[in-house]
Amino acid sequence: MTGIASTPPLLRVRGISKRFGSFTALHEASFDLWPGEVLAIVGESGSGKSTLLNAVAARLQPDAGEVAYHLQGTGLADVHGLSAAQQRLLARTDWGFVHQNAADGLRMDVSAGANVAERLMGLGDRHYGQLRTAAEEWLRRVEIDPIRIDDAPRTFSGGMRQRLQIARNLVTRPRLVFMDEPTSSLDVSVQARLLDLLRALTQELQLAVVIVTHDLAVARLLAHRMVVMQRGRIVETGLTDQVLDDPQHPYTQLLVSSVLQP
Ligand SMILES: Nc1ncnc2c1ncn2[C@@H]1O[C@H](COP(=O)(O)OP(=O)(O)OP(=O)(O)O)[C@@H](O)[C@H]1O
Repeated sequence: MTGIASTPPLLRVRGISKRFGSFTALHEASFDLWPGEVLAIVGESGSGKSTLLNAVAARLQPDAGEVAYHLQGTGLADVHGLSAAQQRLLARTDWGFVHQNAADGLRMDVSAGANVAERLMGLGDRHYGQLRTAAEEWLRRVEIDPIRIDDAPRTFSGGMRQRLQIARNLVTRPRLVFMDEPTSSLDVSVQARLLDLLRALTQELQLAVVIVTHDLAVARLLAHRMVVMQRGRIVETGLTDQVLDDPQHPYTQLLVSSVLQP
């Protein structure tokens, strides 16, 4: 992580809000994210975590506020001011998005190899041998036996599907990956293995990550910093260990103490 004050942020979120009808799901959320930094968004169900993630990742148009991303070679650009084609290109190259439900992030009926190679093909890579080699390498990196390269993900276990989704996202070497509860649909032992893999990959690739989780243990394991949400607002933000060991806001204190109860 290079979160030093003089380094420009990779992502700068300022005052974003989102209403659904008369209901305010997100109220003036702001944070910065630096290259290589992992930021967890935590809070109870319905607190607005996914709404914040989707608004930052340009999957949802906020009603107010700005999301600026440091485009390579250009500098900070207003994400919601980009054209739809520019947003799509960003989402397919320099960004990744890992969904809670693997079926939302994979094509379940095409081969694992094609799932991984698709983003490279989208960038114009058409060399079959190179695509297959890249797919094999990424299957290996996410601990899937390359012998399964021609199998469709519907034949994979839940943990394998999530690892394949991660390979599909990382093959273009994005600088920023959004993750929405990537481990919560898995059982505990499978979760632990996936978390180890995520931690190793984020460190090795110096990935910046914004991860939504309701699980403080996931935040503790993966995140450098965290924001705590309650009823659509960020109520606390800070270094993960500081927030979890010495929570300042009463809601964070409640959240932390409820996990620590025997
Ligand atoms: N498309 C939508 N239309 C109407 N209301 C919505 C929509 N999306 C989210 N909401 C509402 O906004 C609030 C925040 O939802 P959000 O999914 O962001 O919460 P969350 O913290 O991610 O919850 P969970 O952990 O249960 O996924 C909820 O009350 C939800 O019902």
